[in-house]
Amino acid sequence: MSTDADGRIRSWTLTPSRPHFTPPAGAVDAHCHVFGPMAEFPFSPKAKYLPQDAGPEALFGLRDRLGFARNVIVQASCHGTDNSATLNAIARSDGKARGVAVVDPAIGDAELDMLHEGGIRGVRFNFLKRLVDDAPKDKFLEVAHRIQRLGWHVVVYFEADILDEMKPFLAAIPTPIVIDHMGRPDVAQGPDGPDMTAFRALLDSREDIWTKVTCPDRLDPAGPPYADFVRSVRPLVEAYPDRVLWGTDWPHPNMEKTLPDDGALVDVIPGIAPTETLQRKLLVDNPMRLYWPEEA
Ligand SMILES: O=C(O)/C=C(\CC(=O)C(=O)O)C(=O)O
Repeated sequence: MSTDADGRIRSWTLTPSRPHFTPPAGAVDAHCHVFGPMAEFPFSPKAKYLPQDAGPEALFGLRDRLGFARNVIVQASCHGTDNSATLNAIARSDGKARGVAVVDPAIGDAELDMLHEGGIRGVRFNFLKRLVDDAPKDKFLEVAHRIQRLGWHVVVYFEADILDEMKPFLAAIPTPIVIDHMGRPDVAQGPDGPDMTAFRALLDSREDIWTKVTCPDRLDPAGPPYADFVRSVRPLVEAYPDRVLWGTDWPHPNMEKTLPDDGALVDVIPGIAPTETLQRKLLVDNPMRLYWPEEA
């Protein structure tokens, strides 16, 4: 990572290695973000990190370079509840991007309709204390009820140590749920370790809990080829092939120590989804069902 004169960090590259793995036609990068550009879309005063600009052109350039067709852009915490940067990127995508918003719980129905019009198909509830000041479960539940009429889902981000305390909240959500990065298990424990076992029990508790099998760069400090991540995550993809999504996480918000190589991240895909059928479900069929249901 590098830091510019304003203290804005950059933890991504525009020129990752070319992956060896070729994604199937129509593949969706279902977890990525945009930052700014700040001059047009300032960061939130509550942002916990201040990144350099990583706007739509850069994201779409990466998409093409890696062999993907579409993006799902997730509102990052540095933009707070102002979804303008995400909506701007979707609007510039030629229909090739949709998004997940972060909303103020007091948001009105008219604004939710406007977000839907702009390509938003879900809301994200972030429980990471290092990223957000508070995560009011009662208010989040009200939001979850209010987005039901739009056919949206809820994306939840939490770490493995609070999975147990999250269970009643997750059980009360009336829409499909997507868990970011599998709730951040310790992949060094292996596929039958306590974190993965607890996470599978959560998936077994409801048929409409999906997960993103993402972020080897955050979960496996050994780096490429991310052997612990592959060993722990492949059985999950094989067991829940219709409920898994994949994404780059570009521009890798808030990564302070490493600069992930997106080519190496793409090359993890055949390790966790070893057959063409699994790869098609993970990269095309599943994200299309959730984000472009009218085409799926
Ligand atoms: O991008 C991710 O999924 C992970 C993030 C950043 C994030 O979630 C955010 O800023 O909203 C993290 O762990 O710092």
